[in-house]
Amino acid sequence: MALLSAENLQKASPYAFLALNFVRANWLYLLVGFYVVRAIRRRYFHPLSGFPGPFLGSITSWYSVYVFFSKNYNMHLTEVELHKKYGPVFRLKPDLLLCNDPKVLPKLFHKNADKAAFIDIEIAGFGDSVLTARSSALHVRLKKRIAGAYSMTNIRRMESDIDILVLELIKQLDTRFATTGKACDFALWAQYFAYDVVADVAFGKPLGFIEAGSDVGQLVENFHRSLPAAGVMVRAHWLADLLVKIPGFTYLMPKSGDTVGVGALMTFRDKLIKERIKEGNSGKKADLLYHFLNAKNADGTPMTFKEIGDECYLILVAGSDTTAATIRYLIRNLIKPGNEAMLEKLHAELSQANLTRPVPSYDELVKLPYLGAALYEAMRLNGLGMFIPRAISEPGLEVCGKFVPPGAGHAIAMTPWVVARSKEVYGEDAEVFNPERWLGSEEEKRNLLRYDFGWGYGNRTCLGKSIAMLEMTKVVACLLLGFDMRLMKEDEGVEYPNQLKNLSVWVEKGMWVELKRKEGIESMMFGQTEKVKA
Ligand code: HEM
Repeated sequence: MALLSAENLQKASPYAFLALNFVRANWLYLLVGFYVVRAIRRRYFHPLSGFPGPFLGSITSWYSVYVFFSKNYNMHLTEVELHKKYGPVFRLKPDLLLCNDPKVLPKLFHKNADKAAFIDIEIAGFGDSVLTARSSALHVRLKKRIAGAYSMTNIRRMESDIDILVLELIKQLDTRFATTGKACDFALWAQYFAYDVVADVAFGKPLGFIEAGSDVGQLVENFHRSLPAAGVMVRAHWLADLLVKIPGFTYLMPKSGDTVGVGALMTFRDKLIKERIKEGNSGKKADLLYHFLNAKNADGTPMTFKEIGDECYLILVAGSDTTAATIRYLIRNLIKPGNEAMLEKLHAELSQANLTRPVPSYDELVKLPYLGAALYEAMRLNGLGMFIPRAISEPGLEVCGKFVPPGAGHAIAMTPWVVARSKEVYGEDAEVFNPERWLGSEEEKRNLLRYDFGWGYGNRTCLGKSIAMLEMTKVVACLLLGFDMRLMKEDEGVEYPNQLKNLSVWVEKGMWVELKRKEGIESMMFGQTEKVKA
């Protein structure tokens, strides 16, 4: 068929010809006009237009991208400033409200709350998992088949494997730092530990980070490098949706088989899953992969290779940096000048408890009130510095005295790090690390837990909580039993300065610590796991 020339078009349809010419001559004005009209509609005629907020936030999603990068990747600090200016609930994006009032948690994170479009970006290269599934109904289905794997009963079966990694960490810190007097970047070692534990619990094999004292294969570095791009895509979801539709673009997306970027993590994951399928599951320890390979859907069908891969990938990214950051935060606050009394209380509690050595059992440690309180406090103050928005379902929601109608596409988000600083719930010292607040009456503790957001809220709270609590409790107790730790200052000739970034997970390096051996550390030096009472 011959192409329609301008002359033919003019003859066939004079109006279409005129319209085409008009567009050609005025495309720039039309484009600007489109954006102006859209901005006016979003600003003044959107269901969320009654809420305050920065002007740019009300007209474009790029404003939330700006917030993500602000203060050199410390978006949580900008959010706090915005709350000070606009109140407990404000419009961060045309279709997104950000709220810091803990009282809203039970209402927003109700049983049937769906997630809004956010972390379910196809461009990240993984599909529906318990974390990314948007609909609550789908989440229930996905969770049912794997929840048993995460139960405390199952995780306890892996306690002695975690003990081995705790001992390996103590041994490495002792030989590399305590006996040489070199400064230790504890931020990195907490990361090596958390990644090794999560890989061991998931696949039955640690990554070997602690033993090597490095990020072997730069798996973590690669993952962290991908986070700024992911931060943009989740906030400009439309862009992620658009890019995947461009023919050939999928070639650039991370995928198993890659040797760089997040894809390298997927390659590593698939290698381990394939190895397990080849070796067979029987006789293996009850790691998460073991359970995923045995898991069944409601109709009796097993999980597909892709579904298992998606759940395993999620574990690697959700269970490592989160735990490392909490361990760092807790140790930092315990050894910080000014907090000596806290450390003394904890030392006294540990030394009077007649604990099993070399690694005390979890049963023994959970009975120690001050250790438990310190962990709760670290979880409170160092929760995620990012949000995962929830959609507004029927019949809508009242938030801080204003009605949010149910609706297509708009959502409310709450950031755990920001919510935890509520003076209304935690008092005037909400921002201060104070384990004592968890040691009040049962009722006081219940009140604090009512708005506890560190593990998420409602039906979709963290499935890895038992794993994280077990490893964090053990490693913190053993570090305190094994070493005197001192936070070093930057003018003490450390190799590089401290750097803490909120890339959706906390990424830190340069937490310089001086380690000195403590009496009794010898029992932890041989990597033995038989329990001997001290
Ligand atoms: C201190 C460490 C951790 C923190 C602070 C943390 C925090 C969270 C939070 C806030 C959520 C809820 C996200 C949402 O609203 O959808 C979540 C979900 C989840 N986390 Fe964790 N997490 C930690 C450790 C772990 C570990 C060790 C694992 C696995 C080994 C894990 C696996 C998961 C999974 C599978 C979900 C999705 C649960 C669901 O939607 O049913 N997390 N986590």
